[in-house]
Amino acid sequence: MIRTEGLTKVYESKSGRQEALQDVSIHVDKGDIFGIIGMSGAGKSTLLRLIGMLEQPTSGKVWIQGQDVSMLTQGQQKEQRKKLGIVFQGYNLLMQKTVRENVEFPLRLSKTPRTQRRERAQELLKVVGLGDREGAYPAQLSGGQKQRVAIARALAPNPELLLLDEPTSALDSFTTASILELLQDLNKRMGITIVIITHEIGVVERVCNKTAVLDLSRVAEQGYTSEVMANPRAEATRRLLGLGGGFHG
Ligand SMILES: Nc1ncnc2c1ncn2[C@@H]1O[C@H](COP(=O)(O)OP(=O)(O)OP(=O)(O)O)[C@@H](O)[C@H]1O
Repeated sequence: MIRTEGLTKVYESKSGRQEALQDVSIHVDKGDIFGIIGMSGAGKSTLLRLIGMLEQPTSGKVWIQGQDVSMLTQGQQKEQRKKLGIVFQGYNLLMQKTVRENVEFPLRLSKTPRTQRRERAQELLKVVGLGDREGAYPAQLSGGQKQRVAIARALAPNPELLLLDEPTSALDSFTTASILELLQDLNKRMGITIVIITHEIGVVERVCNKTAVLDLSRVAEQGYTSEVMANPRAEATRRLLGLGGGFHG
């Protein structure tokens, strides 16, 4: 479904050279809930942006459904991007629009007829448990409800792959559990492949069948979550699990 090979991203600026990602190779299969976990600054969001074709790598490759995306023109990348639903940190909702209008938004952009997009938005709001809040504005919602709207909006174009950047970092433990349940349900019922970026070990332990641990821009280890957690080989994983190992840097 997604494969990256030797993915490297270097940012050059006046203040110097920043290697955000170095030689990252991961493999996500169809149907996975794949966790990318690491401390702040490890390179998680950069990896998500490269997979989402929002930025180009300095070197290395990304394949989505067997397609090397670096070989695509900008227009083709745009088409390919429609197969991805991306949920950014901070929800990015349109505050002047209602919940339903927010979910309809990507369908407006793709010129879906009005009745159809309204029906799709209503159906998705039911799926995420907000069927009764379609007329509300984002400011009237809790953090967990905003996250549900952002997920419904990402699902509107019917993507096969959902990428989420820190979907629960701003939420309390009860709301986190309900969002994770929703993601599991979407994965099971709709067969959507999910990639979750997080710094919370509990999130990967709870829902991710596979995990890649990022540390200092590199993959420290990856594999089935149960195996990685039961037998952590990398110091970064041990640290995330609270098993000691100390800080570096
Ligand atoms: N546009 C950019 N220009 C320069 N440096 C950047 C840019 N984006 C990210 N970086 C740097 O690359 C490194 C990785 O950043 P990234 O945001 O991918 O980490 P992260 O693991 O997602 O962190 P966090 O959990 O804090 O969001 C950091 O050192 C960051 O400062």
